[in-house]
This record gives sequence, C-alpha cells and structure tokens, in this order.
Amino acid sequence: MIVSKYSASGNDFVIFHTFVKKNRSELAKKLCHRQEGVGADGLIVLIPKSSLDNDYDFEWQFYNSDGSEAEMCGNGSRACAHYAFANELAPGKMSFLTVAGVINAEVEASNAKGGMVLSELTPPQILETNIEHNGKRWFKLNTGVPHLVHICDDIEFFDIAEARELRKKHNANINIVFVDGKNLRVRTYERGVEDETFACGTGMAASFYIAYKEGLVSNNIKVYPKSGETLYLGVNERSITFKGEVKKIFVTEI
Ligand SMILES: N[C@@H](CCC[C@H](N)C(=O)O)C(=O)O
Repeated sequence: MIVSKYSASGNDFVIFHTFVKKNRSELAKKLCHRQEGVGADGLIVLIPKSSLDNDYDFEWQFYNSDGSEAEMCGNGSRACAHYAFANELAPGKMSFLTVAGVINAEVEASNAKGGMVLSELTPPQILETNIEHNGKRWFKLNTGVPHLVHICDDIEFFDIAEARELRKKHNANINIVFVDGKNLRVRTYERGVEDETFACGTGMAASFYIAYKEGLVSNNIKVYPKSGETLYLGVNERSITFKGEVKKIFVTEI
C-alpha cells in the first residue's frame, strides 16, 4: 500500500486512493499513530469517480487520528486537492464529495514538493451567538464541522482543560481568535485528535467568519494558525474561500 504524507498549514494527513469504499476507522488509528504509524492528525481516502454521470471529480472519506469520521476538513481538502492533481485523478479546478457536501478546490501552483491550493468551504451556518462559559462568550457555527469560537485578548494562553470541557459539552472543535491589526491569529483544539493541532482550516474559517460578522475584520484577510503559516481567507456570496501552501512531505510504501 502506497501512502503520501502531507502538511497543510501544519495540520498533517496520510492520503491514499482506492476504488474500494469501506470503513477504515481502525486503519486511520494505525496510520495516524505518532509513534507506531506514519503519524498524522487525519487519514484521507480518495475514491476516484467510477462513472461519468456525477457532478464531482472524486469522493473522499476523512478520519481523525482517533478513528472517528468527520464530515469535512478544510486543510485536508487542500492537501487532498493537491494529491488528486499530482496523481492525475482530477484537473486543477476540481470538485469533490464530502459528508458535508461538495467542495470546490483549485490547485493554483504545483511542484513535486507541494503547491498553493484554494478551497471553497460549504456555506457557514451560525448556530448560537451567546454561549457563556467561565465568564467568556462563545459562538457556535458549522463550517463543514461544528466549531466554538471565542474572541480573546491573549492568544498566548489557551486553556486546554477548558477546551476539553467545551468540546465534550458541545461536541465541537474549540477555537480562540485574536484580532491582530487587520488580520487574525487562531488556535484550535480539535475533536478527534483531542488536543490542540498546529492548524485547523474549518476552525480558521469559523473564526474569520465570526470576526467578519462582528465587524472586526474585512472580507479578505490573512489568518495565522499556531504553526505561523499564512492563510488567505475571504468571504464571497456563496461561502468562505481559504487558500495557502500545502507541503508533500513524503511518499512511502507500508
Ligand atoms: N483539521 C480539520 C478539521 C478535521 C475534523 C475535526 N477534527 C472534527 O472532527 O470536527 C480542518 O482543517 O478543518
């Protein structure tokens, strides 16, 4: 079995393609294991299109490192788009089916080490605007998967114990966002990894959307996750666009 390891803004993934669609929860746990596997935040299984009558180029299954299946993954969508393009499974402008819906992506630049990829997420849905917890205000929204967002004034301090409590209570990923001039800094505790990751695409999108709706930033900004990489986020009439570098780390045979 040949797998690729990618990093998209610091969120890392194992990716392979197969025509066989089945549950790969146990495989995800093994491959994502940091000590005994390849090591990743998630597993992406790309299932190429088998007939011409679909209005997308391929389908994917996304698993978190604990084996749970997630509806969507923003950074994973960019890594997977690069993988699909590099392996001639899709054209540079593509669409693919996730549990959350059809995602449009575009590989704007590509070489053997990765490239620049834009992904358009499913339309954001604000679910709650005033969740109070430990004297802090949290917003709940869905940008493909559920997120809680708190606009903070100290991004250096992320209370992981508090994030764990909120994650359990609301079955959501937990983000703190800091307005840094015209741009944003975001940190995310991810469901299914059960820890803070270096970046979360749908989490950055959720944080951006709330900051935009609250009038704190414009409709086109830069967002910096914990990894420090730069992501370009924008909002259009349909949804949130999300662009940044993806890195192909290695390809290996298992
Ligand atoms: N890292 C992803 C989100 C992956 C799914 C998430 N952990 C969940 O279970 O909701 C991203 O970049 O969006």
